[in-house]
Amino acid sequence: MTETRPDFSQPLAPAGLVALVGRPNVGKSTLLNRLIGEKLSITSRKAQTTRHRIMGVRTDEDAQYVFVDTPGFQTKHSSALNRTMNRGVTQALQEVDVICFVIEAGRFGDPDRKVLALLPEDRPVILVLNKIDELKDKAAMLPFVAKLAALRDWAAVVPVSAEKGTQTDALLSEIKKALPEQGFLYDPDTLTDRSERFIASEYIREKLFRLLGDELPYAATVEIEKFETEGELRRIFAAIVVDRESHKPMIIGRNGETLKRIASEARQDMTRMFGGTVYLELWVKVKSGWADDERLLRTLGYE
Ligand SMILES: Nc1nc2c(ncn2[C@@H]2O[C@H](COP(=O)(O)OP(=O)(O)OP(=O)(O)O)[C@@H](O)[C@H]2O)c(=O)[nH]1
Repeated sequence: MTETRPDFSQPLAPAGLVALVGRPNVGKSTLLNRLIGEKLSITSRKAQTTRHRIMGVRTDEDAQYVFVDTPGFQTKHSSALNRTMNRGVTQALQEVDVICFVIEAGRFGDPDRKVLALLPEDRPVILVLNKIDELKDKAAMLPFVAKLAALRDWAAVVPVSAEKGTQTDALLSEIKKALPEQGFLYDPDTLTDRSERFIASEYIREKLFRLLGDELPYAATVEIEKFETEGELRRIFAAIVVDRESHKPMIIGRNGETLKRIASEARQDMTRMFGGTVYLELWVKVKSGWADDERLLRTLGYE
């Protein structure tokens, strides 16, 4: 009879959960992608594109980082979808070992202050000043950092550029110092606990944010209706779900061009991530009021 035993051969090493928190649009998703080196979390120019907690795992020889990308902190609108997102922030913070509080270098306003107020006192928090590549006056950073230093007892303060990859190694080393010494939490080959199905829907949703106007992406979501794997081939059947009949032609575009572009770009991302060949069939369907129906949210995987 064979028995499965836990593997104790892995020596103790810094390992644990790391949350990236901050107001929308500070660059949390870009930073996560940079830190794990894979395109897992979606990024876009518009605020509030992360509706889910996404976990990415980085395993180095001497440490394991399990990243949690929390939804943007939303105060403006109060539909059921946004309530779900705010709950996500609070929940994520209660489960982590280290928190990276991300702000834009040189900018600290009310939305940042509100997120800071959510951070638990008893956890190491690293202050990450992102987008330093955009800073014109570097000397002005000194008084800015001095002011922030007084706000709480930070585990470290690290300026970075998530986009350019500047100083992200320094950030990793500060996170490592703050992580508890324990065995690895995940198999070193693990990149994410999210299914390929979920990743596929996130890639499509990202294209909506990149290729459509300002309002439309917020009124749309993505449902994967079928996901078949056959050797190296994946057949994915997905629907873009919109609120109103009038949104449909906007997503399809003239001669179907917009929809074709969304599908083609999403398929390229999937091929890069999954390997093999990806066949993607994408269409648009109408489900009115989807964002305000909590029950429907659950069936779409938001809770
Ligand atoms: N110049 C510059 N831009 C950046 C940097 N990091 C992120 N950005 C840009 O900032 C915008 C927002 O980035 P995201 O990573 O989507 O931000 P987020 O905080 O995850 O946003 P939400 O999902 O809304 O919470 C995008 O246009 C990024 O390209 C950086 O280091 N420098």
